[in-house]
Amino acid sequence: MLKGLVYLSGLNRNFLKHTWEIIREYWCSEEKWRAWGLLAVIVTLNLGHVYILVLINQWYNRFYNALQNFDKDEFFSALGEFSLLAGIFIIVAVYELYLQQMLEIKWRRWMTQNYLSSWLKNQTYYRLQLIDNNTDNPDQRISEDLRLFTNYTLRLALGLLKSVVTLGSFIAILWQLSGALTLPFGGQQLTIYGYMVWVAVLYAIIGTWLTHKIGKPLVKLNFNQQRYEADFRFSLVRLRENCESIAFYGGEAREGQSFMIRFGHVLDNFWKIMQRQKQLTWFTSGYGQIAIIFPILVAAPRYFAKEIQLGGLLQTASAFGKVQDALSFFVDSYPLLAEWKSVVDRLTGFIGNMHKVSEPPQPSAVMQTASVPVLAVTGLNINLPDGRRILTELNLSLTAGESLLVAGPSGSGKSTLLRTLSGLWPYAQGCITLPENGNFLFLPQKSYLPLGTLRDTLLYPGPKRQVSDEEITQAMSLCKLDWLKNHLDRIEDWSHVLSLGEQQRIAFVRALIHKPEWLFMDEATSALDEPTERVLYALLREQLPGTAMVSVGHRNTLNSYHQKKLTLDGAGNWRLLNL
Ligand SMILES: Nc1ncnc2c1ncn2[C@@H]1O[C@H](COP(=O)(O)OP(=O)(O)OP(=O)(O)O)[C@@H](O)[C@H]1O
Repeated sequence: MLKGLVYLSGLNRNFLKHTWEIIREYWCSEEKWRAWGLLAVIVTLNLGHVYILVLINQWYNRFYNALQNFDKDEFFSALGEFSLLAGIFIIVAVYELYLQQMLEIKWRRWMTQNYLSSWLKNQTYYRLQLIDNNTDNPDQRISEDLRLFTNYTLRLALGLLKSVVTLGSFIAILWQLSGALTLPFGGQQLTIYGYMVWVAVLYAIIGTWLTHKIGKPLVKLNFNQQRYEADFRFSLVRLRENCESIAFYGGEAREGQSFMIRFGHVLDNFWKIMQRQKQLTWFTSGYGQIAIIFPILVAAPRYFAKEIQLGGLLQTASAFGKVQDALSFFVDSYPLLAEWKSVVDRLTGFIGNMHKVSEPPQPSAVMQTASVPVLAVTGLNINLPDGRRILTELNLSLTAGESLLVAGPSGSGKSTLLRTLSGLWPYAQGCITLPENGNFLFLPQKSYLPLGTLRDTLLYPGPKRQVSDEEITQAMSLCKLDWLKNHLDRIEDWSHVLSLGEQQRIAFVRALIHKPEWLFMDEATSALDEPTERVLYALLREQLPGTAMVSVGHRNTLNSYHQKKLTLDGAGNWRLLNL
């Protein structure tokens, strides 16, 4: 225990507070009774486990004394007792692990659902990468760290419980068995009661202290290792996602270099972990080996003094081993504790960042709704994250069926204006009024095409109403995608199969199916030829006459499909004209 306390003093209060906050969520949730019930069963099995160990320890005395006394009947009777104890022990051990894993997976499932919903809520996944670059790899936090957290927490907590109970039980046994040791000290006789207990405690404290000293750097190293591994994996995924562009550029050498730099970080850090782990293993394995013989050596004087029999010696050695095992809990689980701390630190950082970005920076644009079908912007200022102003005091309004073209040089803030209107961009002040219960659709320049069937892709993110295949294929024909009409059930990575222009036409199919009242398009026809662009805009006007449209685009040909034009200059100035 002392070892544990020495170690825990190194973990500051803030850390324990954060850990408790993460743990509390589940254990105070709607699933709490089931969780506590399962935990109670596991704890009972844990205690039963220790109790059987105590019985086996007593059995040692009986069995080895029978051997020493050549008592055959007692020998066979002890064997029978052992079979019974071993049988119960096996059942307890199996269910202890099985139920612990059951609790672990239930806890992980709950946490994963919870974290996923926080990550997806209020576009946190988007804002995290926008506002906070320190949140590396949220995917790893959710998939890997939650698994490790639940696993390590249960292993450490239940291990601690078992160690404490084992310690209490076997200290009592060891105290009874070890008797008093009398040593000559300064011409007098010094009597130490329960000396084996003191030796075991001392042995374990020295072990813990040294392990703590040697193993401390592993916390940081393990933390970095996870990060470097994830960075490396992420760079490989990026190549897969952008394989065509990279192949066109012939960027293999550059990509190879970048992979090797990232993998170099993995390697360097792993070497450091290996070195440190080696030092730790030198110590812990030596410590473990000495522990086998050490208690027999310590108890030997009493055996040779004929104060105890062979059974007593082996029972003592076994009890010493158990006390030492329990005290060595932190020695053995030091790497686990170190990794657990890294996991908690990463999760705490992730939760903190999610919390930070869920609140938009102050002051920010006020989004409000109106019962009339009008989109109104008053006094809207838009900034970049570094504070640079890209749009000053914008005022405009748009009613149902109207259309607005947003133009301006590249980088002048056209897309950022659309992001602000959709509530994605937090660095804005002013007032944006949107129609209440308005049916909005935003079409980005590069449409997102999820993995799955073509039908799923066309209906993404999911139909708000029942859509028949006939309606889908009709919209496809209108958007000149006839050749795909027979492939609605085909599963593909469509973003790699379809050309950019086809992907943009897919977005128009979505618009025709969703029939939005408010349609925002960010260079949604940039990859199309002008005649096709004309056909698609004419189609929108014909099929969706009541829909208000805001388009971002560079081409002058777009003028004729819109009634108003907003031109931005990137320095904050703007001009609104009727076309
Ligand atoms: N996540 C971001 N973090 C920092 N700056 C950003 C971010 N997104 C955009 N910007 C900056 O905001 C400015 C406006 O970008 P925006 O994409 O709105 O321009 P745009 O007018 O749509 O350009 P283009 O015509 O080239 O698409 C640019 O200077 C860009 O670098």
